[in-house]
Amino acid sequence: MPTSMPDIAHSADALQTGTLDWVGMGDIELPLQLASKDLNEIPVNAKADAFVSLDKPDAKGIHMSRLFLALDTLSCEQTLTPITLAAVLDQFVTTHKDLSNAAKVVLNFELPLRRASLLSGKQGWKSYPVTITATIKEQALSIELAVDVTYSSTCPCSAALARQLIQNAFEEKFSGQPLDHESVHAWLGTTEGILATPHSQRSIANIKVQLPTDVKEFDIKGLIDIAEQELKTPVQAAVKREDEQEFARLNGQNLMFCEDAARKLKALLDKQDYKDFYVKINHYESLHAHDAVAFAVKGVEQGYKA
Ligand SMILES: Nc1nc2c(ncn2[C@@H]2O[C@H](COP(=O)(O)OP(=O)(O)OP(=O)(O)O)[C@@H](O)[C@H]2O)c(=O)[nH]1
Repeated sequence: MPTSMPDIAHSADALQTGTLDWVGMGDIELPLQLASKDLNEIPVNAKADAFVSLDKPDAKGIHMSRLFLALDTLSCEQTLTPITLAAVLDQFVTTHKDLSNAAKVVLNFELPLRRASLLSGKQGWKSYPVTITATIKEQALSIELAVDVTYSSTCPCSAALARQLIQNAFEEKFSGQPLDHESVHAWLGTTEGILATPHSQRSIANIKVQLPTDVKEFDIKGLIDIAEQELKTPVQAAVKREDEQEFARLNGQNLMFCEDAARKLKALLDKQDYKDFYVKINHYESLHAHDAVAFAVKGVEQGYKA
């Protein structure tokens, strides 16, 4: 390297002195090899944000390249685990001695999972948006895992109103006549019989959890699986007609308002060993042009706020 290259970060004066909460880079392209429980090691195309605090008021700036190169080592030489992620943060801080005592990295990627169909035994890919945020502050490490789970929600109010219309139509069609099994059965199979259907909507649960302090392994699939099992109507990958019929049955047997979905996930996450959790439920209504939304948190002091 030429000896005479100016090094502004060392030599120039800050235009204005003062400390900063976070300084770094956003949206760094970062292919990673992810290790997570019950999955083979999997390549993911992450976008990373990397930061350190700037605690020295008169320092011109931080050393962006040191953050970038630490992430590059994670990408090329290591597998992403809570341990390697903590080591990256450690490196951010140790390469910014006298400047920073806190570091943060945010990794955004899509996790493709093989998903089984409901009945037909087929399989397909389904991708889940994942964000891992790791922070070290005063030597304390925290790791947040965030996933979005997409599912179908059928409105219980709409279902009750539709049932009433079906009852009324039945009254109109068959009142005063002796009931004939065959004609009732045939009538039930027509759109005149089931003349109303409740509205359903594609819905998304945004789930964030704070992993236990001593976590050694990610379990992203585990979190997605328990949330989907609790909601019961996750969006499907491979679908044959028998799967579609089963999906219709599951929707009919798991009618839910956004409050129901939020309460279910709150009760579920309360039973896990996460330090904290945050849930935002979004029902993208087909009845309205606006959404039905509910929030829940664990209720930890200094933790997530709804
Ligand atoms: N701090 C800072 N650096 C920036 C910014 N925008 C671009 N850079 C550039 O990021 C590059 C890398 O910075 P450094 O890590 O200090 O690079 P370096 O001096 O070669 O590396 P070291 O010898 O490790 O300090 C420099 O060329 C900066 O000009 C910014 O807004 N802030």
